[in-house]
Amino acid sequence: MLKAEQVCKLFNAGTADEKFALQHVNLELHEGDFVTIIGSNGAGKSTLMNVISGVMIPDIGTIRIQGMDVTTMPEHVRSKWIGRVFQDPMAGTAPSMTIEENLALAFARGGRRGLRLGLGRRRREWFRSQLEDLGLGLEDRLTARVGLLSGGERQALSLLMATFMKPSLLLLDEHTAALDPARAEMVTRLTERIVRDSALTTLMVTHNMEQAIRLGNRLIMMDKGRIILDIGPDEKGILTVDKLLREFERLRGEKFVDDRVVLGS
Ligand SMILES: Nc1ncnc2c1ncn2[C@@H]1O[C@H](COP(=O)(O)OP(=O)(O)OP(=O)(O)O)[C@@H](O)[C@H]1O
Repeated sequence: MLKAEQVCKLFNAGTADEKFALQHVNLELHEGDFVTIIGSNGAGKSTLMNVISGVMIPDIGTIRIQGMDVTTMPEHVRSKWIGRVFQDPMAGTAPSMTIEENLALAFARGGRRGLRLGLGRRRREWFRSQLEDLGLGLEDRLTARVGLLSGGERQALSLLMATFMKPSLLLLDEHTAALDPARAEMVTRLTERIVRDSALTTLMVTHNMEQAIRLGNRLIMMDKGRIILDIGPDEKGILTVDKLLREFERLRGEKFVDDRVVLGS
């Protein structure tokens, strides 16, 4: 499904600030994989998401999605196959537009008809039923401006917009990190349900170790631009936060340092 081979990304080459954000990263995701990614600050997690989504082009290496080489393909072209939800609830939606206009835009991005055609009666009914599934009452607020929604509601809407056209690949970039614990849990539960129901191939960055262990069928740990640990379903089933921290420290020979890490409850 997704195949990244020998991907390297170097920032500020030849200066005192030179930084290898990705160093020969190889990663293969199969159809329906749900992979969580953890790693200390500056490990390269966001850069990996950026080269996969097309925000950045790697210096070396290739990225393939469903066998197609997308390494240098612009982000807006790739967005047909990739859904992404960011940490910032403001990032995934247009605040001055209504809920239904935002949904129509997401619908159009999936390669279907444009915005003008996107708001007929049947389409509106379909949007309403999709919103109903979120369980937040947003189906009664189709014409409300998105800027008026709470952070949790916006993030739930972003998740819906990123997934309702069934992307080949879903990228979740710490999408619950900016929410309070109750809303983060609500968005996490929605994520689990949507990914499971649509069998979406998913890559999720999180600083919450308990969440990284609980969700998905595979867990990847990054450090200094490399994947240093790749844990499959069997091993993941018996993993604990404690074991994960010990494994990280064994591999790295030093303590896990992450300013924002959440160990879980
Ligand atoms: N646009 C950029 N210009 C220069 N350096 C960058 C840029 N983007 C990332 N870096 C550097 O590359 C390294 C990897 O950054 P990245 O944001 O991918 O890490 P991360 O694992 O997502 O970290 P965090 O968990 O702290 O968000 C860091 O040292 C970062 O400072």
